[in-house]
Amino acid sequence: MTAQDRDFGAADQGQGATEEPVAGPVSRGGSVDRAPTPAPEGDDGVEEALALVGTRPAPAHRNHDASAPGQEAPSRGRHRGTPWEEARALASRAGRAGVLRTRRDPLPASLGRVLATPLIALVDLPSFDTSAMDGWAVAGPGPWTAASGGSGILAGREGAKTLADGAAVRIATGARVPPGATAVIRSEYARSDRAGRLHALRPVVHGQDIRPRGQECRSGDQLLPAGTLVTPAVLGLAAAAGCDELLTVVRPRVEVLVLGDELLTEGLPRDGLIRDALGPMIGPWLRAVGAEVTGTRRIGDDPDALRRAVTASDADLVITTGGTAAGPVDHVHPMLDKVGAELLVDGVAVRPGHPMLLAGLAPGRYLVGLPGNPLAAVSGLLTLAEPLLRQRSGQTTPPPYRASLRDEVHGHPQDTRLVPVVHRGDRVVPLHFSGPAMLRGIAAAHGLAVVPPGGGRPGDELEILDLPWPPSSEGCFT
Ligand SMILES: Nc1nc2c(c(=O)[nH]1)N[C@H]1C(S)=C(S)[C@@H](COP(=O)(O)OP(=O)(O)OC[C@H]3O[C@@H](n4cnc5c(N)ncnc54)[C@H](O)[C@@H]3O)O[C@H]1N2
Ligand code: MOO
Repeated sequence: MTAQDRDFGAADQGQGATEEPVAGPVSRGGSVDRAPTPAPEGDDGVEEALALVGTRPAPAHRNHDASAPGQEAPSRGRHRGTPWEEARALASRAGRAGVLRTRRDPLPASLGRVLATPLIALVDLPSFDTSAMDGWAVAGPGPWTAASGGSGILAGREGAKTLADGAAVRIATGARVPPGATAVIRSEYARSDRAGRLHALRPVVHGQDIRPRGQECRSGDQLLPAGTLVTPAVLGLAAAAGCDELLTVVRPRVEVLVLGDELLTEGLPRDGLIRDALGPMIGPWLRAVGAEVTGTRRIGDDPDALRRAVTASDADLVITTGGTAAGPVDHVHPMLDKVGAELLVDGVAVRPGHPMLLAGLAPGRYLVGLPGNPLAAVSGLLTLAEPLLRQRSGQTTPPPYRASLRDEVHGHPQDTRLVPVVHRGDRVVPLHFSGPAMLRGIAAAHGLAVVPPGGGRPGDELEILDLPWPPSSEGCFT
């Protein structure tokens, strides 16, 4: 098994969830300087987000100004961040940079990776004219003289002799149809008379119940394009088509660094400490989008430990959680500055998650900074990490799809919003509990609706970001 470098161009929501729309009128337009209306958290976070408008960190597409921990760079607070679509496109482009590693493995080991080259049939399928039923192979019009005795032609046996016109021979499903045979008659539609002659009980059509050689494909046909995810069905098709091994793209290696001194890894939240919700979530989520997660490490709010972890990492992508804003212990920007990283995206015009960032660490190596608020981290994962990893793991990008809103949903005045939704019939329903610090909505969701500035009204068609697992995915993670 060698790794080689290669150039390679509405189901159940769960208990307690609510599918009521976000309450309140659709906000369209409006000034960013407007004083926010206080709202209970758990409404939808728009008010919370509005309060933060105009406090953006440093501009996108520029190296971040050096600043000591706790000090804001002079440019922070004015820039609105990279538009959401542009941020995704940038992340996607970053994922396309460089060379993809590929490996050739036996079929079972290829499951879950992505085809590096098209799947080509090595044989015709079927590779011989095959009986589709248990019954009789017959030649020409009946009645036929039936060969007596024996079990006839069985699957997997040597080819039978040519069938003379007017003759019939027993044949099993999957057996090779003898030369000269013009049809197969199912056993239940045939009757033998005392003289040993076979009669059809229904009209016989030429070629009936024979699967002709090459019906599914010819040797050399492309069965699937490069970029296809190797599912159990792909393994089956590859085997049927004669393949023993597949060339797939090596999963990009990702290391997750969870920041924050306030995080507990077990037990009940207490004394201002909270449970780490991102450590258990980000790694499996990244695996589901095609990454190999080399580890999830908790490194507190120690700037030196953060710098050491980032410089020592050999991952294709380092993901940090928390510490992206400009608080006293938000060390991500200063660390990136110290290690000479290039900020490609520094804040995105999306809610939640606007402080998310993408930086280049070295050619082909990147860091995605996810904000600490859990739903904001999901937003960063879908906006920056997923498009990058999709490219880096050789996956084709599915065309965006849109669905019609059942209920009204708030918009942000200027920014895109990502709102957890469930499918109900041919519509999507925005979920409650979609504040930046909440996971209750997304845990019950089927996807996220991309809500343009100004919001959406019933019947509006919105782009939907799917979650990387089916709505009912029991057993999918084990
Ligand atoms: N003055 C400003 N303050 C903040 C702004 C701003 O623009 N100006 N943005 C806010 C937004 S929006 C977000 S999102 C957060 C992003 O903050 P950080 O990325 O620096 O994250 P932290 O401050 O470390 O944490 C934020 C929040 O999330 C909790 N957290 C962190 N990690 C985890 C975890 N693993 N599991 C569960 N919860 C976690 C943390 O305790 C905080 O409550 O900044 C706002 N502030
Ligand atoms: O409002 Mo912050 O971007 O997401 O949590």
